[in-house]
Amino acid sequence: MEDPGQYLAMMRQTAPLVHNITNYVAMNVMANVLLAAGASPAMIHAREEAAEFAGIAQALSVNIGTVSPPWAEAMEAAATVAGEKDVPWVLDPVAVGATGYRRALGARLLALRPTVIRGNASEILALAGAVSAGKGVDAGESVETAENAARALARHGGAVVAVTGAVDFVTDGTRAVRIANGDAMMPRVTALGCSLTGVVAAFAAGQSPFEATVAALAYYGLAGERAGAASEGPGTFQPAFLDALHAIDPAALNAGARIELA
Ligand SMILES: Nc1ncnc2c1ncn2[C@@H]1O[C@H](COP(=O)(O)OP(=O)(O)OP(=O)(O)O)[C@@H](O)[C@H]1O
Ligand SMILES: Cc1ncsc1CCO
Ligand SMILES: [Mg+2]
Repeated sequence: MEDPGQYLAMMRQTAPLVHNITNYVAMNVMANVLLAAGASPAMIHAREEAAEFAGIAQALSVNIGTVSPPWAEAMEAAATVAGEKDVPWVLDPVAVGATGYRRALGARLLALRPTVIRGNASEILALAGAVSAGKGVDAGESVETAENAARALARHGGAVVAVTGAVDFVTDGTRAVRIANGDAMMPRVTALGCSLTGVVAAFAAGQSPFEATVAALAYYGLAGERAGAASEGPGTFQPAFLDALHAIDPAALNAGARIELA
């Protein structure tokens, strides 16, 4: 992709209102990540209002990390409205293969046709119906193992599918790229994947989902590289990562993005 920076520029210009139904662990981290990136987050999960709010947001992210039945109801209602009103929505199927409850909810959310699905390899494999070795919320497989599952999921559901890990993989079922940005410290800090899903939603607001997803992943990975260079471990990585998300501009993204056709 020639100019991922343009998708960052447009996202910042729009400063989209991103509605997130996420988990207790990610709530604060994700809001700070979205603010640092230049978007406007709102964490709203009550079933009494989630659908209404999805209709006024510019993008929606749905994350099943600490889901329980009232939240699941809110997720399904919000995703339904997003579909009706052409609000792009991104599914983060946290630990979807771990329990029957999650598998069933994952299948129901998949049927509501997310614009983008973003997960680690184990989650994408599980969502695609394959056997998965996920360890709770962490990945148990490499990204390469999940590439065919990602392609099948994209073709079946019409979604852009992003598998993240050491090297990220993104496909719309026809096109596919790998993004080699990132830092080994990123999986050692909780909720960075969840927060990335919100950033993908922000980039997808009013922009072509495949290109927006690729640009968001390169931007996020580049911020991880900068934070890794500026920190000493998981503790100091977190503030350095927020600073890097804020500091990276479109020119820096174009210079640092490592995107290749797959
Ligand atoms: N080993 C690694 N080296 C470089 N970057 C990585 C590595 N593992 C993950 N990343 C990056 O970390 C970010 C989050 O992806 P990851 O796959 O860890 O999400 P996740 O498993 O859903 O995380 P969580 O559920 O804890 O929020 C992505 O930008 C990804 O590229
Ligand atoms: C640790 C954890 N447990 C449920 S959700 C979550 C955040 C990372 O996925
Ligand atoms: Mg995750």
